[in-house]
Amino acid sequence: MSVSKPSTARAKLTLKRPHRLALATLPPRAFAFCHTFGLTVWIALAEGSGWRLILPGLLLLLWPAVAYAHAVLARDSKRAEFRNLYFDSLLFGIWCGVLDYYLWATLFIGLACFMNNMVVGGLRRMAVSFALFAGGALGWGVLAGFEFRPYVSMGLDIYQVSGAVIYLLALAYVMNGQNRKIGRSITEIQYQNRVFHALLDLGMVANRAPNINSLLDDALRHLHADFPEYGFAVFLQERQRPEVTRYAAEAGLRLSLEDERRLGSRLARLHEQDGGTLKLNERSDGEQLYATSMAGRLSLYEGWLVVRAPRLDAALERVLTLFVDQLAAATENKLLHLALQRAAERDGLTGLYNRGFFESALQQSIQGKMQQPGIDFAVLMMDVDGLKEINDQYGHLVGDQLITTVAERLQLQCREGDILARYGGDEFVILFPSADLSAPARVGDLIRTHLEGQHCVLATTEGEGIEVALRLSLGSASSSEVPAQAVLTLADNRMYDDKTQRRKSSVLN
Ligand SMILES: Nc1nc2c(ncn2[C@@H]2O[C@H](COP(=O)(O)OP(=O)(O)OP(=O)(O)O)[C@@H](O)[C@H]2O)c(=O)[nH]1
Repeated sequence: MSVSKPSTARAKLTLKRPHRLALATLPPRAFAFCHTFGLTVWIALAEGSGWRLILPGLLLLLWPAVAYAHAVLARDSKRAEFRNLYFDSLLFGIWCGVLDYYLWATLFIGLACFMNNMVVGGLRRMAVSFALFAGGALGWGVLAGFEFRPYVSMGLDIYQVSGAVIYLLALAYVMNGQNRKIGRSITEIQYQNRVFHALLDLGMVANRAPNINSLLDDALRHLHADFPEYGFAVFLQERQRPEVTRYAAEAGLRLSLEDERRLGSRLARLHEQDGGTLKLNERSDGEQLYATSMAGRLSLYEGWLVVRAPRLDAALERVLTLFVDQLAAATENKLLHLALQRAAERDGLTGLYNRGFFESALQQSIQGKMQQPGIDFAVLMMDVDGLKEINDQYGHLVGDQLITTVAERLQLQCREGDILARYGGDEFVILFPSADLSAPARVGDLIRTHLEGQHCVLATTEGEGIEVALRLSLGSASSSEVPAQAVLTLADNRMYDDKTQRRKSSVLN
């Protein structure tokens, strides 16, 4: 499909919309000049000056159109309109001179000029307007000779005063329209500010959250705080199995667990739909639920942002799209960050912390002990006995199973705060960051009671199950016994001694 460009001639003819000031002043200006033309005709007829006065008066009728065209064509429409207002003062000043300074006209027209300039530019502009008006009026007198006729007739006075009243009312009407527009603009700006604030909040929350659950919880809490008139929920469902909701959070929706489950399965059925916002259902409180899809924005999940609102207008739809973009980007970044963090900190086979993570945690404990000598730390080292034999006899895959089985069972004996790591091949270590030797002694006892000699079944590559008894050598040390830097070496030596002892006793048995 080809798209034709508008010709240059047509483009030139396209007029831009003038500044709102020019639009607002057009009707009162047209009225004022028409009224003054009427006044001119009245005086011409009353005085018998005929076309001598009326013909130049016709020019007055042209000015509002010329002023409007000036504002439309000018590069800076607002400045052009400001100049028009000055020109109004000059023109009216001259015309009051032409009309021999008829009192009511000079007074009302002058006041209208000063007022208009005062409204748009304050005292300074009013002073300039006054100077132009007076200059025009006096200049005409100097050029054409001063003739004063402050009163014409009662009829003309009534005409002039009525015109002034209509003009003032028209002006008030225009100002009311402008005020309403300003009010609407302020409301819109406040709404945009809230959107901007909410987007900033989402970015900040995303940086701070330690995991996806708290990211979604905090993000929705902030959204609800910024937009208390709406309720929010978010659902992340597995792409391949959308019926599985992996993460869900809500703020201001007051969903029961059952509601959440029902909403989750409703969304799972919608996941084929392309982006955009869908109406879900009406709530008992007369409000409605809408769901905006995160379609294509997450690599592993289908995501939905659900909002409770009285109705969906264009502004809300735009805002929801922005929130969905920001939330999806934050979630995707956090998932990526957590995956990278996990890869850097964890051992690939067992999922425990790796040696690098353990060593940096140990360094922190060593420094902590140096700064606060009263706080100790302890280490328990463990080595699986007989792994080489299993490897040699059944292969490395079976050896791997032994390692993962030991890792799982060790994990069960640890408390929150204990750092269990795979230190090397068949070696494990637990760091107790704020404990003395009693902690490794306690865990050592648990291992001797619950692991030592326990049987586990490992599957060979041929599909057979072999039964293996778990055996571990242990060695522990604490910073209450030796300088902090020597704790790990002491624990290692003790583990080696334990291994030697166990070998000896197994030979004797
Ligand atoms: N299956 C498997 N074996 C490993 C892994 N890492 C190290 N090993 C093996 O573990 C064994 C460790 O050697 P040793 O410390 O002598 O093993 P052991 O037979 O338990 O001997 P003791 O510790 O002295 O009782 C070696 O055979 C390594 O090849 C691993 O990730 N998987």
